[in-house]
Amino acid sequence: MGNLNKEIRDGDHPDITEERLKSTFDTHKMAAQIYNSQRAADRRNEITSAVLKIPELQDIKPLPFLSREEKVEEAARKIGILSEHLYDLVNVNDGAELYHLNNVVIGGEGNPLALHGVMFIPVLQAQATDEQKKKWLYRAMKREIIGTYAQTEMGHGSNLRKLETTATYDKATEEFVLNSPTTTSMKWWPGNLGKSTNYAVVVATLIINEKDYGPHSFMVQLRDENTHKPLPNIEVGDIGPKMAYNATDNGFLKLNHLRIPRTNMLMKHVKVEKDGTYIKPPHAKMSYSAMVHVRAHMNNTMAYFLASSLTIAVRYSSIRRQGHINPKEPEVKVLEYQTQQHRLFPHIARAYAFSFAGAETVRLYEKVKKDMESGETELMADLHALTSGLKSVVTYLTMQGIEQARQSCGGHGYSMASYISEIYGIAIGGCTYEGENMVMLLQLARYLMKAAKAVKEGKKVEGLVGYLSAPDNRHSLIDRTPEKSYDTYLKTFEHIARQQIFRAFDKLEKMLTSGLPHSEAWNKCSVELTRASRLHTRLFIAQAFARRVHDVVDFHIKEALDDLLHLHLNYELLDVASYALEDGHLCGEQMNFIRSELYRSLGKIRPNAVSYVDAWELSDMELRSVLGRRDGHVYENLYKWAQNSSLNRTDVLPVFEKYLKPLMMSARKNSKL
Ligand SMILES: CC(C)(COP(=O)(O)OP(=O)(O)OC[C@H]1O[C@@H](n2cnc3c(N)ncnc32)[C@H](O)[C@@H]1OP(=O)(O)O)[C@@H](O)C(=O)NCCC(=O)NCCSC(=O)CCCC(=O)O
Ligand SMILES: Cc1cc2nc3c(=O)[nH]c(=O)nc-3n(C[C@H](O)[C@H](O)[C@H](O)COP(=O)(O)OP(=O)(O)OC[C@H]3O[C@@H](n4cnc5c(N)ncnc54)[C@H](O)[C@@H]3O)c2cc1C
Repeated sequence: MGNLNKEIRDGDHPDITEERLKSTFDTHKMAAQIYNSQRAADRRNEITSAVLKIPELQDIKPLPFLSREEKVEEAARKIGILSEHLYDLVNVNDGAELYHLNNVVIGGEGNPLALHGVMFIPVLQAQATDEQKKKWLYRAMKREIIGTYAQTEMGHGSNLRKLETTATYDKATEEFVLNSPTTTSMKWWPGNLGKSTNYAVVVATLIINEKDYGPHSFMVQLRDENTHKPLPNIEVGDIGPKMAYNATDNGFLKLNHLRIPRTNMLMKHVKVEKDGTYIKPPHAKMSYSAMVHVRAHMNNTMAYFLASSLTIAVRYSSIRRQGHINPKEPEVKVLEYQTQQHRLFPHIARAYAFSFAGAETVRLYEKVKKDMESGETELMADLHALTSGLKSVVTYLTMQGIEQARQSCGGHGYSMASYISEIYGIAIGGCTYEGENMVMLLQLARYLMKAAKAVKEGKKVEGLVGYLSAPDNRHSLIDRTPEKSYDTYLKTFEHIARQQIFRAFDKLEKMLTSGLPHSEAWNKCSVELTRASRLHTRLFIAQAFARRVHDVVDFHIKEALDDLLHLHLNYELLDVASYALEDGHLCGEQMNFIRSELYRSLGKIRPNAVSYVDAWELSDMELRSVLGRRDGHVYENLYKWAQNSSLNRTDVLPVFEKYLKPLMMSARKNSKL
């Protein structure tokens, strides 16, 4: 039998090998849990190995040393080479394989086809008629054309109903006239709109006979297919550098009375007839499908970003020695400090939890997508509520986890050699894009308030909110039942979410009864409402984690996941415990129990810490981090990495003669006077 941790190699830093030898589970079998099948986990490694054999696909130098222009060019160069090898490397119909290939070869900073795959193709798949698919989708899939999703404007992103771009139907010519009437109506932010794409699905307010029908999707050709020059009546460009994600050309677009054929409106579910008759879709929000597509997949991308940062931080913490626990013994690995464990391990548990919650969400999404094809829309509201809450909670907690990972690496965490700051910058975009987090929490709150109302009216609610009408214990049974049971924890989470949902509901009702208009009352309750949404979502995440552990068959994997789940439940409960203390559901004694279980959990996780992150099987090529190197040889490589700095090309920089020398000379002259 070989080593359980599959990352062990000769020549690795002994401190990291020591960690890996302690593993109680097979890291590749754990990868099968993370990536949802053994086959998917195998394929990731096969793809990585194949990529490593193609020299042109390697980074020309560490990405932090490239300028923005070089980053854009480098990503495009790799896309070109990848296209030649694509069919040998991956199954192009498998989104997970494509995602992995992108992460290994190009990384998270973006590429000219980022939005093409993430939104342009999905929106055509969901909203184009068969005829339109023939015209654009198949060409897009073959990459004959490159597209994006242009919805957000300079003045409006969250409130879609106030988009200023208009698509006015002209019955005489059977065309739509697309227009950006003001500066604020310019499309602003769409990924790859600036320089890479030649087509876009543009979301504009549909006007027929002066009547406003709200946001609809239109196919617009932006650039000549051969020269790539913008077509007449179109102004398009890059919006400039961002916090991170700078290999992507997020762009602006101004349309000046641009005429497009009637048949360029995406009409699978909604129609405008030649004579201007409007035929409604089966569900008013069907055209929002591309956003729901991304939101449904965000749990997994966030889990990936979080796991990447933790892989870097935990590996580094196992070779970084500083200070003593026992003064008579050598300096310890910083991973021995309880504070370091407390800083990192709960986030490892979250990364796993997000991945498991993500798998359930994608399953529901696939079902709804299939239903929608046949006009069935019943589950759309559930999916919208679930994905709205998850995208908000998961992006926010990921942000916290990545920042803790950075701080846990001390000074070197602040260097781009750790690469954590880039991962952070890319990940936190998710708090904003696909619906600003507060806005999306309030969307979920609408759904929760409806459910609460139904319960108050004596109706039984089911599914994701079923717990609202389930019996509740006045006091939590944590520490009060003989057997160790997650059920008592989950029931406590249920209680907390239920109480907060009804608290927000009662507050809202009271204001409404006092005569306040609904929108004002809603605004005055909105902090309470977002709290309710967060607690509901965190309950779902904990439940999804428990469901997965329950389903695992392999004993050692189950045991290792069980340890993580135990940590998760205790840590998360402490984080939200004030809600349960408020109404006496938990008492001080139980809080002590939860805290001591948490500390016990940290000790239990400790020997497997490196293996838990290794199980994500993130190669050095995709991590792009000196601190996170698989072999643990950080210090000599930090020194090598710094040699890339262009400041080191000469011993004396021109600024010395220009500014520093005169400054020092004049200071010396003055001191002689
Ligand atoms: C906030 C909302 C959802 C509000 O929708 P609205 O139509 O303006 O408001 P309303 O008429 O009051 O409707 C609310 C009602 O519509 C329902 N609803 C909303 N969306 C959906 C859905 N997808 N499925 C099913 N139902 C949906 C809501 O549940 C509400 O229902 P209710 O009235 O409570 O029964 C919308 O404006 C919105 O989605 N805003 C966020 C904009 C956004 O996400 N933009 C993303 C741009 S693309 C991007 O960022 C790409 C980045 C990707 C990358 O770089 O990787
Ligand atoms: C990296 C990145 C990539 C992007 N890619 C694309 C893309 O490809 N295509 C595209 O079309 N767009 C894209 N966007 C735009 C993005 O979708 C929007 O920025 C996002 O939806 C937020 O909208 P906003 O900018 O209007 O924020 P605002 O709504 O102006 O938010 C500002 C503040 O107002 C608050 N607020 C707004 N409305 C409400 C409300 N009703 N209740 C309570 N609070 C509220 C928010 O919570 C926030 O605190 C991208 C953005 C980023 C950062």
